[in-house]
Amino acid sequence: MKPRSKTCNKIVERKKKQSNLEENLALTTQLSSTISRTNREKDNIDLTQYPPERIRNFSIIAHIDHGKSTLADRLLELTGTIRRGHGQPQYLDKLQVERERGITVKAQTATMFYKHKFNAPGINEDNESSSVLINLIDTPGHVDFSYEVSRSLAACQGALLVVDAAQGVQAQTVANFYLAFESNLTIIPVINKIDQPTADPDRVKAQLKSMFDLEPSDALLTSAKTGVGLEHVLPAVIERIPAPPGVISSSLRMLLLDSYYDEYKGVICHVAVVDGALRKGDKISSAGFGQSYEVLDVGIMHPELTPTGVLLTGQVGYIVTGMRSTKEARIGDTLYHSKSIVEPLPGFKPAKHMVFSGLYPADGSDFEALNHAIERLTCNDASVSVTKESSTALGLGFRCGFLGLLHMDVFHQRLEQEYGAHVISTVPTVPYIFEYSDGSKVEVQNPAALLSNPKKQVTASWEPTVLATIIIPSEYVGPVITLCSERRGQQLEYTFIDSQRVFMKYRLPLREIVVDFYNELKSITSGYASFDYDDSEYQQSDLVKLDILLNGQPVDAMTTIVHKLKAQRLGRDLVEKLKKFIDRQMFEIIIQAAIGSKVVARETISAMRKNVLAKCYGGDITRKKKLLEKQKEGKKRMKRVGSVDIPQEAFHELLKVS
Ligand SMILES: Nc1nc2c(ncn2[C@@H]2O[C@H](COP(=O)(O)OP(=O)(O)OP(=O)(O)O)[C@@H](O)[C@H]2O)c(=O)[nH]1
Repeated sequence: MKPRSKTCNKIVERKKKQSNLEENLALTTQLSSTISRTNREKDNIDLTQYPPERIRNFSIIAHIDHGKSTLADRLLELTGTIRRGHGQPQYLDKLQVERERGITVKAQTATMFYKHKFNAPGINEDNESSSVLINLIDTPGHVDFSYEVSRSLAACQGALLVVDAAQGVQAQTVANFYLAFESNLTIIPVINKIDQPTADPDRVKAQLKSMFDLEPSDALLTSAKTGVGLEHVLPAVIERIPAPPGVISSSLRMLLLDSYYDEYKGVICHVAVVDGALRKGDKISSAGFGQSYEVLDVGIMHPELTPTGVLLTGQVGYIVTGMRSTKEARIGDTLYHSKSIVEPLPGFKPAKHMVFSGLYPADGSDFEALNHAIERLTCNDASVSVTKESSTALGLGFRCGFLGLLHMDVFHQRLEQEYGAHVISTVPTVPYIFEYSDGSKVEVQNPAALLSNPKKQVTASWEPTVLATIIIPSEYVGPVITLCSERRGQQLEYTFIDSQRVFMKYRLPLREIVVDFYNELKSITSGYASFDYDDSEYQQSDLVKLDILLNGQPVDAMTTIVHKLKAQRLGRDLVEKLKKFIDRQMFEIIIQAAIGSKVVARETISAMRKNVLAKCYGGDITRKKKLLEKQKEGKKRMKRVGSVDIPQEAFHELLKVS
C-alpha cells in the first residue's frame, strides 16, 4: 500500500495541463463582456469571473456516519450559502428516507463562493483576496451506493477523506480511499469529531500513514459539531486541490453526472463542463442517445437551482432541455454543441445489479398505479433495472435489479412514501448462471424461471462472489471467522492495522451476504465491525432450486435457489416461518419445501372453522355487516394460492430467512 508516488505523478501531469490557464483567463474575460448581461439572472452571479484556476471541485468521502453531511452543512454555512439554523440539518440529504434513516443515498452538489488569498505566484499578485467558486459534492457512505460515489468523483479533482477521530479507519474508508485514489484525486485527510471524549487523532493519523501513506502533518483536525478547525478546510481545498483541467477555447464537452424528473421543469440534468462553454439557447447533442436539444435553462446549485445563463470549463451545474424522460439522460454520457465534432468522454461503468426481487401490488387491481409509481421513481433512481413479470401467486408485477439490499429497501420505502404504493416483494436473489445438457447457458434472475425440464438437465451452475473487507477490534476475530466460514467464505488476507484492530479480506458468495450478513456481523461484534464489498468473479457452485408447496401446489413467488448443502436447513426454516404466519383455515394446510420431487421439510396447519360472527350474539344487523366488511378487507390483503390464503406478512417474513 504505497500509493503516494503514483498520486504525485498524476498531480505533475495535471499541472502540465494547466499550462493553458492563461489562455483560459483571456478567453473568459472576452466572453465576459459579450454574455455577462444574460448571466446575471439571479443573485448577480457572473460565472465568467471564474476561470478554471478560480474553481475547485471536491467531494467528501467517508465511512458511514463519520460526519460527511454535517461537515458539508458547516461549509455551506461558512460560505453563506445557507444560513445557520435556517433549513434542516444535513441540508444536502433532501429525500425523506435520507432524513428518516439519517443516511445519504443520493449524491448532491452545491456551489459555494469563498474569498481566498492565494499563495501561488502568478495568481492574484496584488495580494488581495479573490473569490473562488467551489463545488462540493456530498456522497453516500453505504456500500450499496458506492456507484454514486464513483460517479461524483468523476467531476472532482480532489476529495476530503473524513475519518471519525474515535472509530478510526473503517471498511468504507478503505474502499472510498481507493475509489478516489484510482480516480487520481488529491486526497485531504480530515480527522473529524475531535470533540468526542474517546477521540484519539494521533492513532488515526498513524492508521492513515500505515494504510494509505498519507502524511500525518497533512491531516486536518475538525469537529463539524462544535466548529473547531473548520476554518482550515476550504483554504486547504483551494491550496492543495488542483484547478479543473480543460480548455475553454475547445469545443464544448459536458459529462452528464445525474438526472431527475421535476414536475414543473421536466428532466433536470446535472453536468460537469469539461471543455468549452455552454449558454442558454445553445443546441446540444448527446453522444450516447444521438438526440439534439435546446438548452432552455442553465445554472448552478447554490444550493437550490440558480439560473446563470452560462456554464464554463470546470464548472458543475444543471441544465434543462426538452428531454421528456430521464431514459434519454444516460448517466456518463457526453453532451456537446450539435454542430461540432468531439471525442466522447470516458463515461462510467454501468451500474451492476447485485440483488433482484419481484415487486407486486399488494392489491392486484393496483398494477397500473404501481407501474406508474415505478416509472416515476426510476426517473430519479436510474440505477434500478425493471422488467415486467407475472406470478401465479401474486399476479402481474415487476422484476427489479438493485445495487444491494439497502438500496432495495430504500426503493420500497420511497415507493410507499412518495407514491403511496403498497407492494409485496419476493425473496431477494442474486443472478446465477446455469448450464444445461444441450450446452446452453442462461443467467437466472428469477428462481421460478429456472427450468425443471427432464429433457434439459442442469449440468453446471455458477454464483457471483464478492471481495469483502472487514475491519474489527482484535477480540472479535474468532466469532467473525466462524461467521464467514458458515457463510462459505474463503479468507484471503489477515493483517493488523494497529495493536487493536484487524483487517480481513474474504471471498464470499454474494448470496450469503445478501440476507442478514451485515446485521449478524454487527451483532457478534457489538456493533464494532465495519464491512464493505466489491463485486468479484463467478465461482462454480452446487446450486439447487428450492420450491415451497402449499397443499401440493408450488408458490412460485417463494421459490429460491440455494447451495445444495444449505437446502435442507433453509427449507426447514422457511416452512417453520410460514406455519407461524399462515392462519388456520377451514381445511388442513400442508406446507412443504422440496428440491425437485424430494421433500426436505414439512409442516401441517390443522383445520378450523372461523366464524367472525361467533361472538356476535343476536343484536344489531349493522354490527354484523361491519364485521363481515372488515373480514372482506382483510381478505383483500391475502394472496390466494390454490385454496390457501397467504397474508402479506408471510412474504415479508421470508425476506429475513437466509
Ligand atoms: N460529536 C460529534 N458528532 C458529530 C460530528 N460530526 C457529525 N456528528 C454526528 O455524527 C452523526 C452522523 O453524521 P452525518 O453527517 O449524518 O454522517 P454521514 O457521514 O453524512 O453519514 P451517511 O450520509 O449516512 O454516510 C450525526 O449524528 C452527527 O450529528 C462531530 O464533529 N462531533
